[in-house]
Amino acid sequence: MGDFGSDGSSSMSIVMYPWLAFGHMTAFLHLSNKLAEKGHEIVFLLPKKALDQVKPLNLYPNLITFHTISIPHVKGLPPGAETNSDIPFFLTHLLAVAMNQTRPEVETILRTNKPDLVFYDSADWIPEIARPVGAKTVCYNTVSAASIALTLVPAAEREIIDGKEMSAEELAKPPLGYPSSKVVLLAREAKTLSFVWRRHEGVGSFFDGKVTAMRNCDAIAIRTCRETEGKFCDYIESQYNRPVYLTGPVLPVDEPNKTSLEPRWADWLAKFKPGSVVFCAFGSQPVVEKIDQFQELCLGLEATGLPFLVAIKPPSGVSTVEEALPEGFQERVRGRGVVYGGWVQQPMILDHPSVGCFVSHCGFGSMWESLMSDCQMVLVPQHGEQILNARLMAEEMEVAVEVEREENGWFSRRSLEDAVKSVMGEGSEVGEKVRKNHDKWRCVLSDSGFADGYISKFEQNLTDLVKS
Ligand SMILES: O=c1ccn([C@@H]2O[C@H](COP(=O)(O)OP(=O)(O)O[C@H]3OC[C@@H](O)[C@H](O)[C@H]3O)[C@@H](O)[C@H]2O)c(=O)[nH]1
Ligand SMILES: [O-]c1cc(O)cc2[o+]c(-c3ccc(O)cc3)c(O[C@@H]3O[C@H](CO)[C@@H](O)[C@H](O)[C@H]3O)cc12
Repeated sequence: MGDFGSDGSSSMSIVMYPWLAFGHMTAFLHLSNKLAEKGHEIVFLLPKKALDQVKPLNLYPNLITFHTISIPHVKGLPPGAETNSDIPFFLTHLLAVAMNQTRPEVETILRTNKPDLVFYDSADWIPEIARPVGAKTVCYNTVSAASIALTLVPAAEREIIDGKEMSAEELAKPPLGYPSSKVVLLAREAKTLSFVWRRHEGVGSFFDGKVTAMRNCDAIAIRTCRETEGKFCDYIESQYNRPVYLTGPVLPVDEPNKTSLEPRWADWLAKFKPGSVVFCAFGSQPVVEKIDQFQELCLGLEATGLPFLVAIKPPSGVSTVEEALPEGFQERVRGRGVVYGGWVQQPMILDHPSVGCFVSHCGFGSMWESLMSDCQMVLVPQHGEQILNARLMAEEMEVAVEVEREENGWFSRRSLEDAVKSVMGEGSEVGEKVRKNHDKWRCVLSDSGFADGYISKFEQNLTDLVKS
């Protein structure tokens, strides 16, 4: 590589400051590992509380240094809240206020480190403090290009009248030129998008923040690939008139000395036949907020008759998953079903030979992990972005089955049972179709040169950007 680093060296010095959500921090760290593998140095900013969980993912401790940031208390947030896991979804804007208040600390770090590049996604003020120290900025998006294209481009701007909430139909309307008729939302689903344009004191709207973040950076990066989302990436590029770099899926590779699956899950899973267990996980945030939906989920899995392991946060109003379980549930499923409220090693569980089906909320990280696994996939998306990821998987790629919902947007135990049986049942036509399509995509995505090709091209893009 050329001679371009601020200190004349050929390795780049990079600071990363992701949104205070585990889905984002882990995605930024996986990318840091790829860049460290190529010899670049990374200072990774994160809240103190996240350190223990994120640290084990660091494969290059000599090149990736964690720097903890103090997240101030903001009125309205629970005491000690530092990440999205500590708060319900509707308080997210207050976490954004807290993140904004870390600006002086981050500014000092940039002045001291003088990096070549700063990566961020949410903190839209990064370009203002990075430019004076000579750093180039990359707005790295860890969500699907489709979800950005549908709501977070200049053409998706909405006129908000007197703070009035928009109707579901208005919310569902794709922006002019949006490139898909399949990856869209029904009116009732679009209600979950109302947070995008809602204004909050001190931070404006989510839309304003994201559009500012993408308008002011030197380059936009997205954790996706052309094969799955090319048309959405082109649309984003045309909307922002900024280069869009793709990193590919950036999944952690199997390291020879990686930690193994916790014995309690390894031992439990080993009791079942290959491919027979249903694993269900809903990401790092509490997503199933209503206790009744939480119970339908448990009852639906019970009704499949298959062994199952659920990793999920408790719904609103209770502090443990045990309190939310349906009456008599634990006794009925003892020996074949577990609902666990803590953190599990999801990629390793998906890799376990006994696991044959993944019931997922379709967060973008989980979507990539499930595509790379050989599990059958059932999708139970909860929010706008996850619903769009689910459409991409079920309608465009046809690799998964999305659970059917009633008019009020709820799913029933029956629809979950049906969806799982449709992919797990022997001789099921739908099951065969999605398995075949999934196999094809897994072959493409896991080809040895595929991910590496994306990362090499991405590194070249960054090199050119720093030199420019
Ligand atoms: O118990 C757990 C839960 C989650 N995880 C990991 O945490 C990550 C969760 O990320 P997901 O993107 O799937 O889901 P989250 O809901 O946490 O993320 C959220 O922010 C990032 C966006 O890309 C997601 O679409 C959004 O839902 C996955 O890599 C998953 O393997 C665990 O390893 N164990
Ligand atoms: O729900 C969403 C619907 C949609 O069309 C787009 C997004 O985009 C993002 C996003 C996040 C980060 C980026 O760099 C770009 C876009 C969404 O992010 C999620 O937002 C939640 C609310 O703020 C937050 O809690 C969660 O951690 C984010 O992953 C959501 C949508």
